[in-house]
Amino acid sequence: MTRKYKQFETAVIHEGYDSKKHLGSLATPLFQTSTFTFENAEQGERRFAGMEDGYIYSRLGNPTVQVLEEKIAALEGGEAGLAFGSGMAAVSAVLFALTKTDDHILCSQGLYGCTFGLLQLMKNKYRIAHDFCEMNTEEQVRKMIRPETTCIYVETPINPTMKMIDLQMVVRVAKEYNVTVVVDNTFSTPYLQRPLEYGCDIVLHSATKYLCGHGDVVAGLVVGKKDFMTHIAGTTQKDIGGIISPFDAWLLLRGIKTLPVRMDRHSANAMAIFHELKKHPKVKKVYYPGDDASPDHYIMQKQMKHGGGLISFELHGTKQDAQDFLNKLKLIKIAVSLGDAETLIQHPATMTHSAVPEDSREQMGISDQLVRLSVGLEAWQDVWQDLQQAF
Ligand code: MET
Repeated sequence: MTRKYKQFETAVIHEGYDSKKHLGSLATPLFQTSTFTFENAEQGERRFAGMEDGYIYSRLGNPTVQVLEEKIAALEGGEAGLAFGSGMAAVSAVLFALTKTDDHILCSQGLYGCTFGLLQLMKNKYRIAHDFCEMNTEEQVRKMIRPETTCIYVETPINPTMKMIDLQMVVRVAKEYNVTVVVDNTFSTPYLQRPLEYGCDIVLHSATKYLCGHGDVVAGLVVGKKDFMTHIAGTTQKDIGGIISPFDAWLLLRGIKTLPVRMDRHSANAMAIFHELKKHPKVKKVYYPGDDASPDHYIMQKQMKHGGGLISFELHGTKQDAQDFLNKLKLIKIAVSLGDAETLIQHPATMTHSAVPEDSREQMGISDQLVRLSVGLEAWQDVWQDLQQAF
């Protein structure tokens, strides 16, 4: 779907919705309904047979949800979008649609803990294999692609290590082997990074995070080619059924309108805090895509608008020292999730990535002293003051 509104700031507000079709309602109407009535039995038959357009049942389509799906497709620059009840419902719908028994998935070295868990489930229950790859060079990727590899699945920046993957490089290799590239774009959102523009095939989100922005929705979104999205809609989405509720879609539409303004502020706040953290003697190492001394910085520069609102950092000492540090915070809330107005902090080794066995966590670079900070929209000086007193 080509964007009707070229400027992103205008697109987040206007794409996917025409008030003239809805009695002039400025806000998208909320169709909070489970089902849609047919005028007669024959109309029901025609709709089920796909011979007549129109709604049937909200698991198969809902007008509020459809506005959201069209908006995210336009924002990511893809042909079609689909909404789900959680980020993991989106990830699982995509991965199950792309693979069958004896296939292989090549993953970035580092993934969200529940995505890691899903891959274990796929391996143990359905014999769908996977490997992790640093993906620093074409050679590394090429070496790990097998004849059974159907897809490459990456996060960039990676949760929670903030390592960047060069999407153009991955796409070059994937095209040689006819492998589908799937990108989890949750940390960046389409405002900062649009993977489809680099030739990736599918982009997905935990919309719970920056897209929502207000910590009151759990949802997932997927964008890709129309044929593939129709395939997912008619298979893993319809029959596994992890759909979004119309009300949550409505809240997301509300949140997305302010995405660019929020992301700019998150990023400016994070940059200010990053500079302070870098200087602090209690901090061993800071991971932030906006760090111009990081080896990944050139990827961030070519791929992202700016560094975003997430920073991970390692403290000196032990796991208990990291936990004690979290316990001393007053303004900053200890919580998983990210992208909210409130600054949140969490301990990946015992929280978001606790399902990942210790050796795999080590390979991913998640130590017991690592904490992940989602910098909110407060005055950054207040956030820094809280961190400082906890140090
Ligand atoms: C249940 S833990 C996770 C939530 C979210 N995916 C995060 O990384 O914070």
